[in-house]
Amino acid sequence: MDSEVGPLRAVLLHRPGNELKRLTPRNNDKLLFDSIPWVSRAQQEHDAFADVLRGRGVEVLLLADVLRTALEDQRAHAAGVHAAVDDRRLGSDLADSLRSHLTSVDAHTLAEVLMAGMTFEELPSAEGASLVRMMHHPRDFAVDPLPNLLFTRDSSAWIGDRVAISSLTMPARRRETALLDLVYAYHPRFRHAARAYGAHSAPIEGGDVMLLAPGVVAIGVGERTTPAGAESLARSVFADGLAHTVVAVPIEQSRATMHLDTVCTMVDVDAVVMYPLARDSLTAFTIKPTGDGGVKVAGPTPFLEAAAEAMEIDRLRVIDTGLDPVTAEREQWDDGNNTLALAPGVVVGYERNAETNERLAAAGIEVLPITGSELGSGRGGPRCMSCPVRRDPPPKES
Ligand SMILES: NC(=O)NCCC[C@H](N)C(=O)O
Repeated sequence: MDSEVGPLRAVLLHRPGNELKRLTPRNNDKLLFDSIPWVSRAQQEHDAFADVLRGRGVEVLLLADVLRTALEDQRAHAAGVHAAVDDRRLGSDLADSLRSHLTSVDAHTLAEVLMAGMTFEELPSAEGASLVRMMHHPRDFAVDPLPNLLFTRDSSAWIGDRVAISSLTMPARRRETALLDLVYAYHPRFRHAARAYGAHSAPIEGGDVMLLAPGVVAIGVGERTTPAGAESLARSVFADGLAHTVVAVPIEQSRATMHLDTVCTMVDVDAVVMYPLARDSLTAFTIKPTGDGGVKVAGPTPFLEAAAEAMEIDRLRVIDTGLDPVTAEREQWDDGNNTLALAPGVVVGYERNAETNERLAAAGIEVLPITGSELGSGRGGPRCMSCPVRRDPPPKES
């Protein structure tokens, strides 16, 4: 896969599940949600999103399904138990007893614990008294839930024929990578997939990784992906022959702009939808391999110029959401700029961003609208909620 817009053939989504039911007004900030979603409505909205994709011929893989299948393998099951049990939180006695309990459960139950977590009151009854158990509130988490699994974009990303497992920044999301690691290592469909980024640990998140064109990768650097993450990913994609140019794009370190794809996504082979404030302010460092294992860095220059040059096109068209500043800010917050391309010029967007969608339509982009009143409570749109695993190359211009 070497573009953002080639016809989408297969995508990994996560239908929100019981992990969202763990959110309360006391923990939602820490768990990176802005409000408490109505879970059954979020599921309906997500089902409708998946149906829009299926209706356009996209194969939809659901994370819970592929995780359960992976966990049928005994080695994956053991690794899943290891990923669930945190000795530092539980102390050795309780950790041992939870490990032996989880070792005995089936793949379905283990997958549920890995996704939705477990409270102290849900732990299997243990022999004797554990100080840890006695001193914790019954509804404290013995295993943290992962409500942000919904945003499959961030935890892994395909670059060319390889998959990169991210190194997530926020503590609330870090364990997600263990689940993706199991899926890619043990699911029959994926276990032969080569890895990109290897065992690097500098933070990168998929929402910051954008395949601008074959051989050209943009990496946002801000609240999530760090400069060291961008540098490591650049070296890694050069070493694997996946790219000839990486553009590293500084973005404001704030929740509203947590990833590059919150301000800019590709809607055609040569066009992006972009938050107006980002249009004139985004810059980029251009990184290229030196040929002897090193990299050379140039810039910063304006992002649009750096991108067009790397993509070898005259200019990157911008569909500037060009609205009045207040509407632009509201629609950016509500993921108006976070579209998922199904093909060149065809994108999925939240219907609530009426003005952004009108501007896209006026520019000739077909927008397939989905509702996201509940899905959006975690601050993520169609691109954040999808990890493309197969795209065809974009059709050549005739
Ligand atoms: N690519 C994206 O922008 N993903 C959205 C992630 C939202 C999630 N609640 C987070 O804060 O990480």
